Amino acid sequence: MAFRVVVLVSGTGTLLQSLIDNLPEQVSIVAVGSDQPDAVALQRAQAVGIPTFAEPLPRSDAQTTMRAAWDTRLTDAVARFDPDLVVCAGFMKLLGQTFLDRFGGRTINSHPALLPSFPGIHGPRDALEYGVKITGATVFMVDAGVDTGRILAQRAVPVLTDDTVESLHERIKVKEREMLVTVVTELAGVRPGMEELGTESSRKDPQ
Ligand SMILES: Nc1nc2c(c(=O)[nH]1)N[C@@H](CN(C=O)c1ccc(C(=O)N[C@@H](CCC(=O)O)C(=O)O)cc1)CN2
Ligand SMILES: NCC(=O)N[C@@H]1O[C@H](COP(=O)([O-])[O-])[C@@H](O)[C@H]1O
Repeated sequence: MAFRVVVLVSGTGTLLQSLIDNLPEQVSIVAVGSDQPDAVALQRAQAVGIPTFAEPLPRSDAQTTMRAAWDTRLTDAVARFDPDLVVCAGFMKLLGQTFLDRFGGRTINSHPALLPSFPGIHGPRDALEYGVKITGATVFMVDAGVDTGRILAQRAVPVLTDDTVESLHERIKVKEREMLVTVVTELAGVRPGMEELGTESSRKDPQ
């Protein structure tokens, strides 16, 4: 039976595309959800026939008790697809207690910095502004804190002297695309064969 994955996204979805292109056949992306109904990432899923859903969080609700209602709606939307694992791949909303009560311990996130340094929504910018010479990417198990969960994997990325936030973030994302596929494959309990391990020439690198 396939290992069922729901992916949560907010933006362009190049991490999602890497999962679509590179996960082994034993792993099935059963749905892609977003807080942004117009996210390009949802179109990537629809293009290959993966069901999608959107649960927008109105800005006026974000800091109110209505936030808990959104968290419940998101939890219910994900639960409909009965996932073994939830993957946050560029999902830019904090998950609340209802979601974590249901999916805690099986929700992972990819973050564009070497945690515990530079948590939050501006990892590459904050690393560049601080002046670190090495940054990177982290996949971790999501908990109730902001980017505080148990670290599952990390990749280092050097900061170049002429880097901009965009150039640095793009090099980090190359590492994230590979790392996320590796971690999901491992969590699914799939032992990579030669084909699934991929090579520089066989692995697709979506942009
Ligand atoms: N409970 C958790 N939820 C999520 C985590 C986490 O560690 N714990 N990680 C993320 C993604 N993430 C960074 O990796 C992250 C996402 C969003 C925010 C944040 O402050 N969001 C604000 C809205 C910001 C905005 O839209 O401009 C919010 O949710 O109100 C911080 C970190 C996935 N979720
Ligand atoms: N705090 C969460 C965060 O910063 N997430 C980051 O958003 C990007 C999504 O790229 P994509 O839309 O091209 O997949 C990725 O770098 C991901 O780590």
